[in-house]
Amino acid sequence: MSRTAYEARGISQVYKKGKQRVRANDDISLTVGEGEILGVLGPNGAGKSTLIKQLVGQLKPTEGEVLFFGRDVLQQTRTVAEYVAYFSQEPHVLSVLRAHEALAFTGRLRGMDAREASRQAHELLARFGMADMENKFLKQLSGGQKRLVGIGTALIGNSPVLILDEPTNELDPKNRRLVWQMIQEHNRAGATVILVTHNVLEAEQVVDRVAVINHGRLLAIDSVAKLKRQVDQRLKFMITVEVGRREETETALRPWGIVQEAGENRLRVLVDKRNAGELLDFIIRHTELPIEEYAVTPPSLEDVYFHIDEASAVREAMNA
Ligand SMILES: Nc1ncnc2c1ncn2[C@@H]1O[C@H](COP(=O)(O)OP(=O)(O)OP(=O)(O)O)[C@@H](O)[C@H]1O
Repeated sequence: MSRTAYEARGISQVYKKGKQRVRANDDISLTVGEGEILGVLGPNGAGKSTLIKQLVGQLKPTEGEVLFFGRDVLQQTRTVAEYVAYFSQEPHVLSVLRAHEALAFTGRLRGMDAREASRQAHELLARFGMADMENKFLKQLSGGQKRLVGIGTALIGNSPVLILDEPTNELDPKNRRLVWQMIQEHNRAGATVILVTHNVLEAEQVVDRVAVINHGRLLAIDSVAKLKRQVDQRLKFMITVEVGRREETETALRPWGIVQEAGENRLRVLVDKRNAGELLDFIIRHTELPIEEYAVTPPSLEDVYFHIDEASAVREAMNA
């Protein structure tokens, strides 16, 4: 059986903004097994980065504790620095360096000898298609290129634990695929990975388990397959409507199930499989509805995430 890499025990975080208090995390408990890839999902402001900062020991939880291989993370900052490679959302601290220098320097900080650090830095930049940018200062690179170098700083030296806060943001589809692939390679080599992402559809292919967070609370944590079972009695209708006529369509479809906005002129409807035929019939018969396109598919992890979030919002409203 694998060891527990991380254990969060009832952690909460209250930020003080002048007289205001923001409860960013609220009584989160979870474990992450050694060698697993855990995805952390949730909307903006849900508390994901706060959790990550607690895991790397950058933030002391207001309540609760975080254990890293059984010991309080805050009591072993040197061990954590040695074993955990962290890619944060904050701007690059190494921006005064050139791309190759930034990577090699990070490798040296991780205890690599100069030759090996330099070799891996060349290799990573070549893999990112940035071999000709090795001597460019980070501040001269595009947003996506800077992010790739940032991901390189997390990957160099093959740390046993990778913690990545939105690693694929700002990347084009080809680079996103490359980064997911590299994360998987590190995991296959034994690394434990915790990553925050908004790319739910892509994450689904890579993560072992998913933690869904909103309003600072852990709403669910389970394998993708088990979470999907929560919605496997449903089908998803993705509906594109004429621009400006989303709201009236939303009202017409509401009796059929959970209707959510999925873009300016798109709606997502999760419908019980038993009622899907009737809904299809309704759409076909009501030609006055401003529906331009529709597609029916099984729900994805993204839909599970919306479903969990919706269910918790309903529970909260009932308890209010
Ligand atoms: N240093 C801080 N001081 C005060 N409030 C903060 C601070 N950092 C975060 N918050 C607040 O705590 C809550 C959670 O923020 P957090 O950055 O953890 O969310 P997130 O899920 O990572 O969001 P995003 O997806 O937008 O990055 C938000 O309401 C945010 O405004």
